[in-house]
Amino acid sequence: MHIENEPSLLYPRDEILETRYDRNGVTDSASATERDTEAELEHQAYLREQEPRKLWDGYYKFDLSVPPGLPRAGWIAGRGRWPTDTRALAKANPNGGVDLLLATQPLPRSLHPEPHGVSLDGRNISKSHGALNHGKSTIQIGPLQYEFTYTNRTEAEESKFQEDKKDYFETELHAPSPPPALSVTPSQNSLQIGEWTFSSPLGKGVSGIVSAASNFKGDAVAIKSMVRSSQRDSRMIQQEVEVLESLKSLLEDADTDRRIMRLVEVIYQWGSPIWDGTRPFEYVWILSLPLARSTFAELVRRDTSRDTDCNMAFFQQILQGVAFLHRHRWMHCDIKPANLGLVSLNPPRAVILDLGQARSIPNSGWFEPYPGTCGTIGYLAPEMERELFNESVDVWALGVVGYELMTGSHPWMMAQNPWREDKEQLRLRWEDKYRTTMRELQEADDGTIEHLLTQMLQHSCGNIGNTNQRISASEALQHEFWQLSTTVTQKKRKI
Ligand SMILES: Nc1ncnc2c1ncn2[C@@H]1O[C@H](COP(=O)(O)OP(=O)(O)OP(=O)(O)O)[C@@H](O)[C@H]1O
Repeated sequence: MHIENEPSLLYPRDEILETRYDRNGVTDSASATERDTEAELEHQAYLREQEPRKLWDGYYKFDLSVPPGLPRAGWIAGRGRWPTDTRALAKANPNGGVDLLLATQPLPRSLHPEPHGVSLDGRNISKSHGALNHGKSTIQIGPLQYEFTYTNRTEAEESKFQEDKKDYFETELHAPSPPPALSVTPSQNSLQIGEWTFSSPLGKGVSGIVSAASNFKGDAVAIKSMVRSSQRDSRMIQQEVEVLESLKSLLEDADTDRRIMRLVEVIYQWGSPIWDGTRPFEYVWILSLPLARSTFAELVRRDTSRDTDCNMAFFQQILQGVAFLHRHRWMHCDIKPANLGLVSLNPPRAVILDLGQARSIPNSGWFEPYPGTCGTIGYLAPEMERELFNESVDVWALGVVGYELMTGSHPWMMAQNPWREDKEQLRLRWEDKYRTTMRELQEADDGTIEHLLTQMLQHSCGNIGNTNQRISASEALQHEFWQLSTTVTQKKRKI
């Protein structure tokens, strides 16, 4: 390959080949005296197409070391109908030649001038776009065929590539680089399920591994891979699927702000939702939207240069999601940083993930304690395993997350659950930590986040605090803090 001065045009390595198409079977019957009919014009165009022409043979390399001349447009292979200045790009001449344009974003329809038809792996994408999400893809443009292949990179090459990509996004596209796990680039031996190609795993929980996956249109989803190898696994998976299905229509109709993940599809490895036990194990894949770029766990881990306004915007959105669930008589039951996703940083968009443990609230409004069946140590409200409890356990858990967002550390993390019968010593230590934390928070004025958190972290166990005083999610959204913080943000913006 050699590269000339214009970096957007990558010329092939090999010599230009002169090729003559086979003209057999084409009859040159048009008479010079006849008027040009539409059919004849078409025929002449066809004959022109059959003229000897120069074909490029060789390969093109798309690489960050050779960035495109017009970064917003993307990489170009071919003679290039695309001029190098943006205004002219809009008026691109559709007959200037055949190119392959690897755009960084879908092109507007008016910029799809290819008259011959374009297909990707046999699918017509002339009027749309396609994602190169297989290790190898075939791109057909009229009579030309390209084979697109991803290079396998070593670990060192991969980390260099990720660094270069970050620089490229920041300097050329003025946007944050998408995290590697969200890239549609397939990993080596990527798994393909239906139309979805898996990329790298995003997170792991007790019940499954969640990966990003994309289809040929470039749509991205989260896929949770779960294995069932017993009736018990099968029941647990089925329970999660039923909850997600019940919430799906509710969310589609009502959750206009999209604060909660939603089910897209469930794929059973052998097609049946019923486990018949004839195979040693089977996969079940749960597809959901949106795909989060990271979670609150990362937000909490960030150093002290935390962007408080942004963190509070995320926190408020999650509170809205929780209030939505409670209004529709659902309780999440496992609120914690790893289950709260960040979809976008600017504008901030957060989403509640993992509804696997969500429960619908009974008419009585109360749940019986059933130790060890839901929630995560560190986020369990004290009453949860000892007394009748209600959906306000979500508010407690979110209060703990709010404290972590604010300070970067957990107020009372313990390896074991201090609320079990035999954990008296642990419980005393917990109560100590709780009192210290609350005293610290109560020093702040009304209308501050600290004040809001003290109201979210009320409880009645051990005669300290009072669950009845715990604020509900919708009351928390009305807290003075939000009014004041909006004013502060607006003032900041004006400056
Ligand atoms: N839509 C998504 N986008 C990005 N990451 C996700 C998404 N859904 C889940 N994850 C990540 O995958 C992790 C595991 O997913 P999930 O919580 O659904 O599994 P789980 O087995 O139920 O976990 P747990 O152990 O918390 O019960 C999450 O904690 C989160 O970090």
